[in-house]
Amino acid sequence: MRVTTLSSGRVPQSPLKLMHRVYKYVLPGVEKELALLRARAEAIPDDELRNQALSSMDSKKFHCQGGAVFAIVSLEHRHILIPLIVALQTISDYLDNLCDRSTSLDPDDFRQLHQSMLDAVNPAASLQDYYLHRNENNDGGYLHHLVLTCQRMTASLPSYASVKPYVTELVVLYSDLQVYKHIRKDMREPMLLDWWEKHKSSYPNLQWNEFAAATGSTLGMFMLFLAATEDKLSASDAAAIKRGYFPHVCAQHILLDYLIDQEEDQLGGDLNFCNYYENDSLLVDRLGTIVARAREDVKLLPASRFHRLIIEGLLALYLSDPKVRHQPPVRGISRKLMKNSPLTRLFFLVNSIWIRKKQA
Ligand SMILES: CC(C)=CCC/C(C)=C/CC/C(C)=C/CC/C(C)=C/CC/C(C)=C/CC/C(C)=C/CC/C(C)=C/COP(=O)(O)OP(=O)(O)O
Repeated sequence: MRVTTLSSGRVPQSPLKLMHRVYKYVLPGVEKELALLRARAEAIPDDELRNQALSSMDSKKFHCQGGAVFAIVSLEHRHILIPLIVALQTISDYLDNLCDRSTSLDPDDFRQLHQSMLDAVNPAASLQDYYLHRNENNDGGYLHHLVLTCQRMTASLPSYASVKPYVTELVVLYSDLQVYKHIRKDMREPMLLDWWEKHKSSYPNLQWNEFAAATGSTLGMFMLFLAATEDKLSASDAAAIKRGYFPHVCAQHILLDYLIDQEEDQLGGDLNFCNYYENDSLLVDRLGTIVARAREDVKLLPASRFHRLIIEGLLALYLSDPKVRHQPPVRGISRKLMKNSPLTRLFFLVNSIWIRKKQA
């Protein structure tokens, strides 16, 4: 693969250098973008849409902070990457809230809302009425603004044409998941299983719940945005980068997300992809296997050490979440997963705790 931006010489490969750039560029950059978006969210005329936009921003800020870590690799493009990652992640978190709190359970509504994400990654797409199938629709142009921001930013990435088909593929999978996960409760699992039937031949190492989890991650999209900062990225390089992240890095990411949400989901009667193992020991084994496969996959990418840092960072970020401490079974699983942690992971763990404390 001839990729210069991502070549080992330029990519921060040490955890210290990575964290230095996170503190110096990523956290302030994300703060600035979110402050601008918050001002727009506060001006949303419809009460329900405004509340959901603000609450997703408040409770899921770490999604943008973590996602924007990819911008440290190409600092000269951070003025594109940070607004792009923050805007796309904000769309996904806002829509997740709208689907979660929706009373309609209408697949057409969820599909149309997520059309905004598809349009966001297609600079040539025309804006649509994404609220077509719901009563609340007056967001004062908030969702259109987010879509237009993504379109403007993707259009200025030098090799966006090469990565676009793969970004689109991941967004389609993400949207499918969000539709099937939010429809009528008794239909969720059958629809997800039906969907898996169409994809399982491509992922022989995964179980259906692990594939579904992988599709819920935005990391593959963000990594492809980073790759598109390269001057002449080929379509085959873009395909290899997608394969480096999807399915295993993405599955690791979202299984960790579900792991720490187990109690919450149990109380809400929500589907949780970590609940499809006979016991906790099998869950730990599968997570361990998926992390090991993720490590193997990223070895094939340029500057693989950076991607190893992302894998360690994910474990540190999620397993240091305060939710872990308050759930004894999850605490036990986390201890097992953290056994023999390398220093890098512990370093990220301390930093994650520190960042959360500073923000509390
Ligand atoms: C503390 C902090 C913010 C630290 C970040 C900075 C840091 C320490 C960096 C160094 C370590 C490092 C390299 C970490 C990796 C960071 C990283 C890449 C994080 C990823 C963040 C990210 C993009 C999160 C998005 C997650 C996502 C897409 C979640 C949605 C998944 C999904 C479909 C959920 C299902 O929703 P539902 O069941 O409805 O549940 P909820 O509504 O409760 O979510």
